[in-house]
Amino acid sequence: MASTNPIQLPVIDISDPSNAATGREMLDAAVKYGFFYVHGKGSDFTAAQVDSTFDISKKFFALPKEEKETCRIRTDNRGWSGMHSEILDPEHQRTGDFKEALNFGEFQDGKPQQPLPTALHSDEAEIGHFASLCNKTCAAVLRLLALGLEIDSEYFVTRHDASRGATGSILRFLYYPSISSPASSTYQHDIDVRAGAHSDYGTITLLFQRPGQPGLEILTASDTEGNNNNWAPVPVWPEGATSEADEFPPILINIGDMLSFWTNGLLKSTIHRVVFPHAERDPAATVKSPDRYSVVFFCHPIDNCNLVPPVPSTLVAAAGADQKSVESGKVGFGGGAGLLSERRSMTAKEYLNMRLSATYDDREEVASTK
Ligand SMILES: O=C(O)CCC(=O)C(=O)O
Ligand SMILES: [Fe+2]
Repeated sequence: MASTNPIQLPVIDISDPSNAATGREMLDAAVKYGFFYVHGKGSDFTAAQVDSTFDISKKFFALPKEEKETCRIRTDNRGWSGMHSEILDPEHQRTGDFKEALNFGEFQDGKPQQPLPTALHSDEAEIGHFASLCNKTCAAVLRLLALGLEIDSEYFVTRHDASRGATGSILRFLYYPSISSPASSTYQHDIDVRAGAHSDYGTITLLFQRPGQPGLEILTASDTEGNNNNWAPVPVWPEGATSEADEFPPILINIGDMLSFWTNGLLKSTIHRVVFPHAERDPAATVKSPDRYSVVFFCHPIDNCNLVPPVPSTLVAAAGADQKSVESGKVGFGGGAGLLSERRSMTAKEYLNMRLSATYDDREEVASTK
């Protein structure tokens, strides 16, 4: 499971979402890597907002298990999942992921539409505001990608507009205990991972990370078959992004399966995972290994958005005409991956349900709210 050198991904300034050159730069990164960063400055977030959201997340995961149990994850994909309850790569993993997660569905008028522990009640408006800023940043990214694809700049944004219908978008807090935590005591490097290899299900994903808490790796283009031997670490702070202008690590953005599917595979939904970095695995290491916290926003179109026919771009049509990408048309990787060729129509909601049902083993049944 050799890790290669850290990957150098572009860091893009999205302060002008109508800049065609930025759109082309973003599209190139989405086609080549499926991943890129955006500068914190020029996004909709301040460092204080990001810090405060991580503080709330930390507070939640430190709660006693009984309190977290009050919001255990349900079939609507909202709530808390404990250690090992999600298996992102069921074909290869022995144990579930070494992580805990808390998923928030859409907020309505600043209110969550799901149970939350009392300890978080005073933070609800702030979490809801953070989710709304995530939506705003996603809109800027989706406009730029549309510009890169030379289509109407609002094409994606209208299809993600939550005022037109429910979406499967999720804000997620993640907690990966450090290697020295009792929660990680059964961890074995050659068979276990903090989060199994997977691609994301939605259109785009925003990832907020903390300085000094690395662990994300992506499968590089030379090995897209799922073999665990070409994993490139993705630095929290990429080279050249540590200027004063960047008060918090840039937001890492990746393309999800729905957007890859919708663009005939032109935009790459790249497989990634989370590991304990090599430096933290050495039992003789003197540096104390940190817990890892991340905050993720999975952006989804409205539920009834049909992902067929593909996005009306000549670049996408050209990708569709490329027999190679059509024949190898697997949608995603890991649990619930499906074949493109089997589908004549697929809504965003159908696609999401197909993936989720394969990755959890203990979600509680709940009547759908949508
Ligand atoms: O925590 C991370 O760095 C990545 C998490 C992730 O890939 C996911 O939840 O889909
Ligand atoms: Fe992911």
